[in-house]
Amino acid sequence: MKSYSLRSPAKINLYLEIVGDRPDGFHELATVFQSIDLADLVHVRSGMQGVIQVECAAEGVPNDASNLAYRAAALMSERFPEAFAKFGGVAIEIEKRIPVAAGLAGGSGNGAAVLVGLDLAWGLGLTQGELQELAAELGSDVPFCVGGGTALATGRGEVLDPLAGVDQVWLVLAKYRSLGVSTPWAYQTYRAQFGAEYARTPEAQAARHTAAKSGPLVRSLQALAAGDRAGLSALRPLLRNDLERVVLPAHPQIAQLRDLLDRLAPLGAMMSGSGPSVFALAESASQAQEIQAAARSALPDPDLEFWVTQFSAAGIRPVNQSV
Ligand SMILES: C[C@](O)(CO)[C@H](O)COP(=O)(O)OP(=O)(O)OC[C@H]1O[C@@H](n2ccc(N)nc2=O)[C@H](O)[C@@H]1O
Ligand SMILES: Nc1ncnc2c1ncn2[C@@H]1O[C@H](COP(=O)(O)OP(=O)(O)OP(=O)(O)O)[C@@H](O)[C@H]1O
Repeated sequence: MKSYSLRSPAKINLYLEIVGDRPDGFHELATVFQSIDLADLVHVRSGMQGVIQVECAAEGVPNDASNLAYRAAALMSERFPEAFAKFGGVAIEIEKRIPVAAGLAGGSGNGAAVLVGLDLAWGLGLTQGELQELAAELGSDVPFCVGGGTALATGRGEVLDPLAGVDQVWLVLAKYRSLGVSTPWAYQTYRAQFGAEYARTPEAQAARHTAAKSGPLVRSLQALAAGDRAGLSALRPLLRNDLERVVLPAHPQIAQLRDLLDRLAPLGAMMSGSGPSVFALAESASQAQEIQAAARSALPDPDLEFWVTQFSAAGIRPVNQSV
């Protein structure tokens, strides 16, 4: 019976431009993903009498076939039925540290962890590209979660251009515990309100992709990755998240939190993904702690949670194995 424990890190979006519509009903994006050092632990064990089981004690996480970790195991069992039969089923246990439904790709990361865990447990030797193709069948954020680090993504978010890993950047994450934002709602509302701005032709969409790929944010991140700390202070005006245009007016609490963090953080603040998490960038751990303390005293609400963490170059990583 083989068992793997994998770290499944959260992501933030430093940039999220909605470029246009897609024939599949999704949106064409240009986005910059960044892994952070806040991670779930996913235990994947084969040898469970031909069934898939998932267990997670965290509130709001389903323990049935709708869990992304379960869906990942089901996908692997369909694609590799001989391995599934040989090793006899999959048991998954998730230790949740990433806040749920937060815009941090927690579930997506868990799905990616199960793909990587079963590849190892079943000795399949899949390439990163093959794992990312399977990941794309589970969700738009899942392919990035496989490799993590820093990447520019286009398509639905599944076409990845990895960038050099950036580290030594800290952040404060903040989220109202009881607030959730539906990702389909955010995209549908955006289409209804701002669809007239979409790039209509493939050429116009490609031009926006190229502009993002060679734009100032990617250049600043590359400078930072090469050790030029001046790139850090350049980031503030370059952060972008188009989904803020619909989520912030609908949720004044998130708008207030985002504005407060943006005032407190010299490097700026932004909502991640479809929210409701907001992040503020910081030059050092101590600056991040100061921002967190100031935000806590300005908004003393027990429903508001904070984390101080940093950028990470790591994707899904096994931390333990037993045979
Ligand atoms: C907001 C982000 O987290 C930013 O990284 C992602 O774009 C969403 O990624 P995700 O949660 O993995 O999304 P999926 O599970 O693939 O899709 C959820 C829903 O979001 C919408 N969606 C998602 C991605 C995309 N490029 N266009 C979309 O319109 C679709 O309505 C879809 O039904
Ligand atoms: N393994 C999982 N962990 C957390 N949520 C899960 C998981 N599997 C399915 N879900 C469902 O997915 C919903 C979104 O949770 P998740 O934590 O992945 O949100 P998110 O960070 O906004 O994701 P993304 O950024 O990929 O859209 C939850 O409300 C939950 O019902």
